[in-house]
Amino acid sequence: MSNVVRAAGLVIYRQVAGKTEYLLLQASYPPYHWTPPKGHVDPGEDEWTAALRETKEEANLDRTQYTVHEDCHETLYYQAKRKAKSVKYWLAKLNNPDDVKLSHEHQSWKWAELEETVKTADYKEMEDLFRKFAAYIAKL
Ligand SMILES: Nc1ncnc2c1ncn2[C@H]1C[C@H](O)[C@@H](COP(=O)(O)OP(=O)(O)OP(=O)(O)O)O1
Ligand SMILES: [Mg+2]
Repeated sequence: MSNVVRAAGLVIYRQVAGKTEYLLLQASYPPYHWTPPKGHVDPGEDEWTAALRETKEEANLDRTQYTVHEDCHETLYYQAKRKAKSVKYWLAKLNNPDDVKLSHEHQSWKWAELEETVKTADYKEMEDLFRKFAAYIAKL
């Protein structure tokens, strides 16, 4: 489906004091929605490369700072700006609870446990994705 706008990102989580928290970034433009770090796949780029690049650009986290669960991934499909869009997310664990530095595309970030995460992210498919990834983490 070449008419689909493709994007990719990483659902980053950290474990602190027995709690699992997910990283959400808030867009600096309407509707000021919250998502994991992600963005458009560049021409000639694959989703994996885009997911890592966007995580660096948006959250200033590089490949040495997290461990990707390569077998845990999910693709969301939705309409964005009247175009069909796909977003492939992999699950990745932050190795150390480092500080996250924001890109100009975002105005805020937070670490939140599952229930707050799904309330904040606010889209049904996103909620399903987080619950699936949380179940994966629970079995590790
Ligand atoms: N899971 C979702 N389901 C439905 N709509 C969503 C979802 N996530 C975001 N949206 C909405 C919010 C915006 O109005 C629009 C585009 O948001 P989004 O896909 O996050 O792209 P974006 O252009 O803001 O950033 P990016 O460049 O990181 O892909 O779609
Ligand atoms: Mg983005």
